[in-house]
Amino acid sequence: MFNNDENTQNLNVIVELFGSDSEDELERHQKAKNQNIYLSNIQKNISGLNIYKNFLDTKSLNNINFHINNQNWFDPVNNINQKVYFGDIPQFLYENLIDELILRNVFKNNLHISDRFPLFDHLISNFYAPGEGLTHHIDLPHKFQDGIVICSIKGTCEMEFRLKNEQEYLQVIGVFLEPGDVVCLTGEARWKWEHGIRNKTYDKDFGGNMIKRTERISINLRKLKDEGLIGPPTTEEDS
Ligand SMILES: O=C(O)CCC(=O)C(=O)O
Ligand SMILES: [Fe+2]
Repeated sequence: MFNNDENTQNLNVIVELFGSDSEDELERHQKAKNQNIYLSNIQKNISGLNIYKNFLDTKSLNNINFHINNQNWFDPVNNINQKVYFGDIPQFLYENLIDELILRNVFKNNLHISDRFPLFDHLISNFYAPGEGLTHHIDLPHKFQDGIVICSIKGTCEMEFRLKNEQEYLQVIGVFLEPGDVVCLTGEARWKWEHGIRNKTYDKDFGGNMIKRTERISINLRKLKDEGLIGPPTTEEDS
């Protein structure tokens, strides 16, 4: 039998070795708080931007990755790093992402978006090799309606949002994205702000840690304008 002092000492050793639940809890709580502050600052600055952290759970992410692999969407060795669908979007994406977007009504502040049917009829999925980025752009205004979703399926990156006038960039804001995060673009975030990903091998997360990039996959959902399929002639490649 230990006496009380010995008991306390032993407990302290165990806590030092393994950490206590309440410390973990405290750390998790603090991390979530920092993350919320980080996100609300960004969203305050970019009107129409809505970020849902960890929107998808591991099960949905695994399901989506499984189907993407199974259907061989990407073949980076042969430069096949994009998959596009017009009209019908694959069922597994309804089951693991789109139904949830509808259920949680991610466009609830925009009835003209949330009431439309189907919510999306255009899908681009991108594959990025580690370090690879995406040129800053505004999704083609003559082609796609308001209300765009970018969902990170695999890998992390910092997505940059830029607002510019004729001469200069007025604001540049980075958002660290992880698998399961959903970014909704409406209004100014969709029509006025560019988004893009720099070519780089590390990104800063919301806690200031440098995170090494691995392969990344994203799903991008949009709704074509009626005239979007014809549209004015453009020399730009559709992004
Ligand atoms: O891949 C991403 O995360 C964003 C892609 C994008 O912005 C686009 O395809 O228009
Ligand atoms: Fe885009």
